[in-house]
Amino acid sequence: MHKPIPLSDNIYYVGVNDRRTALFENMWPLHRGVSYNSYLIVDEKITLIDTVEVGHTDKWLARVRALIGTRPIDYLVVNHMEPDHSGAIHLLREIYPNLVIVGNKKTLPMIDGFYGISDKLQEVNEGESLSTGQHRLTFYTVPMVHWPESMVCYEETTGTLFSSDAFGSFGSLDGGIFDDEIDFDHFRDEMRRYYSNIVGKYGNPVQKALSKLGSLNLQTIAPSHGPIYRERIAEMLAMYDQWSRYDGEKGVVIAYASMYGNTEEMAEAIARELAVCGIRHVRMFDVSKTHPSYIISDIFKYKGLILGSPTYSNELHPNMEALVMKLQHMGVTSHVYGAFGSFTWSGAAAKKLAEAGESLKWELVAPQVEEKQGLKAEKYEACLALGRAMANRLNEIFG
Ligand SMILES: Cc1cc2nc3c(=O)[nH]c(=O)nc-3n(C[C@H](O)[C@H](O)[C@H](O)COP(=O)(O)O)c2cc1C
Repeated sequence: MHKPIPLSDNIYYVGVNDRRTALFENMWPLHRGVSYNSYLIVDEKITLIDTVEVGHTDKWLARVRALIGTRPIDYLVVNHMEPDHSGAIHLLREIYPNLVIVGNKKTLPMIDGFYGISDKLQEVNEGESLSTGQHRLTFYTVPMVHWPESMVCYEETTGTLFSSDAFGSFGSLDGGIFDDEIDFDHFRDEMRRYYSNIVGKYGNPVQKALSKLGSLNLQTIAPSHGPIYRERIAEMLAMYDQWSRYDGEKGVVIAYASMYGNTEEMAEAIARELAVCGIRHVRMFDVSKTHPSYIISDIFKYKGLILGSPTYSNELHPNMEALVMKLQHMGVTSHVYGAFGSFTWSGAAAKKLAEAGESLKWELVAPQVEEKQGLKAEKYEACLALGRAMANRLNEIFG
């Protein structure tokens, strides 16, 4: 019943869409769903590359069986052990008892640890190959893109890189599977939100992976989530290079917390002055309204960042504190920065925000601005000066 979706001769897409789960990793909103990609090589040896989230096993296996009928699966390659890809391993082994599971030396103990499977495991080392008949898979470890055991494999006769979480995206595949079948602009933001929040902490490992894989003749990139790329490969590599160097574009994210509007008034003044000074990309977020994953995604996109918070029990507003801690944990670098805040009896927030930027070695463009109670002329002018200083610095950098 399922019409095959070939990547090339005898290599098929057998992934599934999930439009029901609200939160990926029980944390990241999936307003446009997600796909769990899996691939099948129908050769002398039948080989699956990754499974899917366990709740989707039935529809996934239906796609597999439509291609191979009652033939058994010989190999399962496990590129990544996160349960959205490994979740159906134990069921697959029950259905195909002679299945050989292929992974690297860090993967195999995890398979035992998660699923109690310790037999018919085949270890592959860096650069080793596995022949399936007409096709040959070569394995490359990419530690911390996104877990320590993360691995990719490259099928050399077709130039296909099964890239695991690398180059993945949120968003279900709504008919179109390949980049030339979709409106890619619809995916670009979700791809960056996926990268920045899921892999963004690991800029250095991503750089190492890019230099390792850069010499391969890449015809197709087949990730574990989102579209498969065959037209936009150079663009994908360039985007990953830029993001993993935390190298933002000309533009400013203003993220603020505000309970009663005083801090927000300061944000409005800063934003207006940025626009007056020629900054066309200004993205404002109320951190109590917008999930941090969207804010972090835009922080990866733009070079300028301005954070504002009221003082709350001598600390930052809790939602701003959560965002700042996340940025610190991720070690997001290379931003030009400003800070502001509001208080009533004893201010602390603006100074804490300035210190947070310092801890991440962000370049402070102007002293932090902090107002006591309602915004008045002097601090209003200081907000404009902060906006101007940010715009001037970005104009210097980008022209
Ligand atoms: C729960 C709570 C805790 C606060 N804690 C402090 C504080 O520790 N120090 C202070 O000076 N002001 C404190 N304030 C006052 C706010 O910082 C101040 O009113 C500020 O202008 C609020 O900014 P907003 O209008 O953007 O919410 C607190 C206010 C609330 C509601």
